[in-house]
Amino acid sequence: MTNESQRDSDNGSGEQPEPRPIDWTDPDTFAQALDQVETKEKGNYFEDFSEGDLLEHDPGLTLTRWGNESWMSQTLNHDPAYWRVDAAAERGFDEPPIHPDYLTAATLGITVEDLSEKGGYFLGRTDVRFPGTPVYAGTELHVESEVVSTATSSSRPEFGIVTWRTRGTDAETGDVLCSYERTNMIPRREPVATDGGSTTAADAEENGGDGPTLPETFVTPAGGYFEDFVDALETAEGDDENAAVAYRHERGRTQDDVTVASLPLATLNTAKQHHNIDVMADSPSGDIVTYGDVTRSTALGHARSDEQTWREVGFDDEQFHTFVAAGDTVYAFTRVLDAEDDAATDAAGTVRFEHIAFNQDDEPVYSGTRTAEIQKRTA
Ligand SMILES: C/C(=C\C(=O)SCCNC(=O)CCNC(=O)[C@H](O)C(C)(C)COP(=O)(O)OP(=O)(O)OC[C@H]1O[C@@H](n2cnc3c(N)ncnc32)[C@H](O)[C@@H]1OP(=O)(O)O)C(=O)O
Repeated sequence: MTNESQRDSDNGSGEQPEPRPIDWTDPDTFAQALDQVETKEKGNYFEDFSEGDLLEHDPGLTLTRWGNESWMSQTLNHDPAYWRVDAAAERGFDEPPIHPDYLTAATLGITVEDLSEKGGYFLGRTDVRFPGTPVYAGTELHVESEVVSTATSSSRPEFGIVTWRTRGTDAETGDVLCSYERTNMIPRREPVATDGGSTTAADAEENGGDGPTLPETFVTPAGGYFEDFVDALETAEGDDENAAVAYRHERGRTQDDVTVASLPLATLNTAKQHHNIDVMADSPSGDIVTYGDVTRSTALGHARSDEQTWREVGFDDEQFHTFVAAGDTVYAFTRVLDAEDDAATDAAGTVRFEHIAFNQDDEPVYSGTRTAEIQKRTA
């Protein structure tokens, strides 16, 4: 007769039982496995960048009408030359071209995996130029970046600051289509000792003490043509230099899943800041944030809706001051800096603007200068 314990251990056959298979999906077992395995990491830490390094960014991206239209519609950019064949022809284009904003965002998006996927924040960009425009749908972008400088952040020991020069070229012809210099805060593998970035009394004095006073008068251009900007600047200058040409735009765009996560992913921007809420909960922003280029394009879209843009020439001194997250609304403010009748076409003049994007609490989130050719009323 077989007893109970014998039956349990060998099933009465005398052989050892098969070991119980591991249930990898048991929560405790799986948590233990996650703890013990190595993570195949993506992206680079601050220590991985050295001045002069050249990085060629895979996989490249073919600029499509869909990508352009998604970007431009969601950021409220409705310049008819980028939407309608007849309006494009009037501007001298063969067909509605790829907009410089989408070209810039796509050129940057492709670089993220190599440059900033580790979780750095986009701080600023300058010298954004488009030597090869117009660019048409179907063009394949090839993008490469060179490390211009690396620096310690005195205020944030867990980050360093890296600046790259990036060039997006036509993969077929090698023509440079978009180039710029960009600076990000990039996580360090190992934090370093810093001075904490404390502000001294001398710094405060240098920053203006009580702060500068605003002009007494703000002049708003009567319309959106080149002559309207010239007239407004003349009116402000006639006012004993105590006036500025500055105004706000009415439209706002509340950030949602499309602007925060979908638009950056459509440019192959893999920054976790835009699509991984889990990781971002433990970061300076505490949440996923809008891609800087979405914030900027949205503010520029608001500004362009109040002007007759002919052509974008370039952007400088762009800075991202604070985070924009889902639920925040992006508004825009414009200051007109100068206007010159020196555009590449008689149909337009050149205007230099400062644009400030701000949120529902009136906090600046982006600022930058923009040079654009603006259509003449008399053309
Ligand atoms: C693309 C892409 C990612 C994105 O699009 S992320 C979304 C866009 N960017 C943001 O939302 C960042 C907005 N900025 C902030 O919220 C704050 O600047 C931030 C990152 C929290 C840091 O704030 P802090 O108050 O701690 O410090 P500062 O703003 O003074 O800056 C930290 C250090 O960086 C230096 N710095 C700032 N701007 C520039 C610049 N344009 N060029 C060079 N250096 C800059 C600043 O001087 C500070 O240096 P310290 O030595 O004093 O630490 C993607 O993945 O690429």
